[in-house]
Amino acid sequence: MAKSAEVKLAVFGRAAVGKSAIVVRFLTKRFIWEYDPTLESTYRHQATIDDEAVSMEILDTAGQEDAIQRESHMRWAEGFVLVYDITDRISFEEVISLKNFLDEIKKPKNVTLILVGNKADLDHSRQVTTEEGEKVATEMACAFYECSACTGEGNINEAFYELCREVRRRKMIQGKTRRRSSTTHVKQAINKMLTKISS
Ligand SMILES: Nc1nc2c(ncn2[C@@H]2O[C@H](COP(=O)(O)OP(=O)(O)OP(=O)(O)O)[C@@H](O)[C@H]2O)c(=O)[nH]1
Repeated sequence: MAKSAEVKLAVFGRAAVGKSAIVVRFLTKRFIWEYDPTLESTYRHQATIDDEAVSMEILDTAGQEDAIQRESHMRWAEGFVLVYDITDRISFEEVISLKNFLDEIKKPKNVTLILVGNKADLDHSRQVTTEEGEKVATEMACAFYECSACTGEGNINEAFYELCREVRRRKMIQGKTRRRSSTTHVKQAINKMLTKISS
């Protein structure tokens, strides 16, 4: 197995959309009705994804955080889970604002995210259609999942794993580009020196 890679993820969304419930479901495979969010907000988790050990740090943000906290959390993370509640249209509108804010804080090319519509078990109270979720995810160029932290429907595990894969892919590409550009700089410096010596 390849050596362990670290991926920093943050979960964002309006208050009460089920951010903590999703993280807890992912980590424990269980639903905890009234999870006390004051207990912890950052979790460490090890998983094997595509035969590779991946160590995740997951930040469960508070829906009520102020702009300064939100900005520092956005700067810290490499991958984002944007969550809305399918029974709460305002929470859906909020993920669009969150994505715009993310693009301001980080360059869009550094924004790797997934969109998650939670509380799919409450279909009778649905305010956001699956098609609307899919459309916004296409506009954000990200994967879309509808799930229920409560019943476990939808693939929360796969959602987190896919986000990790995307973050790793992006880091690998950026690492290669950085290496290539530093090689180019060295070559340019050597050429300059040689030109100076020969003139
Ligand atoms: N029916 C249903 N209820 C859910 C689901 N996920 C979370 N809840 C409930 O929604 C409420 C809010 O869940 P939290 O996980 O605390 O939401 P949060 O987004 O972390 O909230 P903040 O920490 O306040 O931002 C709780 O009462 C949960 O039990 C779900 O998939 N289905």
